[in-house]
Amino acid sequence: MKANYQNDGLLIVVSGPSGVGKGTVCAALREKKTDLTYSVSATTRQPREGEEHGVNYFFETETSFKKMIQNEELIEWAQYVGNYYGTPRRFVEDTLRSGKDVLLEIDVQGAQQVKQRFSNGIFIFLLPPSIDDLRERIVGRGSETEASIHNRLGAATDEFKHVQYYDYVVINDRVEAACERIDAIITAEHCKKDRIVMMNG
Ligand SMILES: Nc1nc2c(ncn2[C@@H]2O[C@H](COP(=O)(O)OP(=O)(O)O)[C@@H](O)[C@H]2O)c(=O)[nH]1
Ligand SMILES: Nc1ncnc2c1ncn2[C@@H]1O[C@H](COP(=O)(O)OP(=O)(O)O)[C@@H](O)[C@H]1O
Repeated sequence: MKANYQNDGLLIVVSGPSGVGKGTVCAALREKKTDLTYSVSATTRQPREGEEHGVNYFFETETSFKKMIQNEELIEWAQYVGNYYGTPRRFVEDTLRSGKDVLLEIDVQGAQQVKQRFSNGIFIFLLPPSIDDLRERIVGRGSETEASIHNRLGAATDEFKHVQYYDYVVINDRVEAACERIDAIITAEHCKKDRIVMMNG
């Protein structure tokens, strides 16, 4: 799909290492900006306590996930710490075409694939104030085993190198501040788009 015909919504991609606060910041952003449509990802990982199918994720078996890949039902997919994650294509494309902005909260491998297909997307890299803060957040969340914490921190070191491919870096020092920065980016990008629409007459 060629993104950003003049009336299309903006595709906003928030990425960054596990535990940086993507879920927390995006939840605050969605509350603040109710006009933003969140894309629910598919995954093969087990649901955590309180997570619901179709709300947090579409929880799939490995077989059904692989079928989605084969049928090209995913814009992008990645394997992350032993599980598959992917973005359903139809929902994102239909929502953008209807003029609404779509928010993707995905890992850096997925963001890279989206960038190749949606060059006009807005790519935001969320950074922790420090690596110690990142470790504290992953441990503090209490959802991971010792091995999973180790793997996530190992993956983060590689993920930081991807910053160069992003349009913006946002430091998640305080949730509210990070949320305001992303809100400001979206506002600025809309102004940029309005300028293009005006110039094209
Ligand atoms: N590529 C890709 N990554 C995703 C998708 N959905 C979630 N992720 C990322 O997969 C990683 C692991 O997610 P999850 O198991 O929910 O753990 P958490 O984000 O660390 O709480 C995180 O970096 C998510 O942002 C998706 O659709 N595609
Ligand atoms: N700005 C912040 N300051 C302190 N703790 C935070 C902040 N943002 C998120 N957290 C905490 O860090 C942990 C990881 O956040 P989460 O949103 O699950 O990260 P991600 O989705 O990137 O894996 C959670 O316990 C969350 O409450």
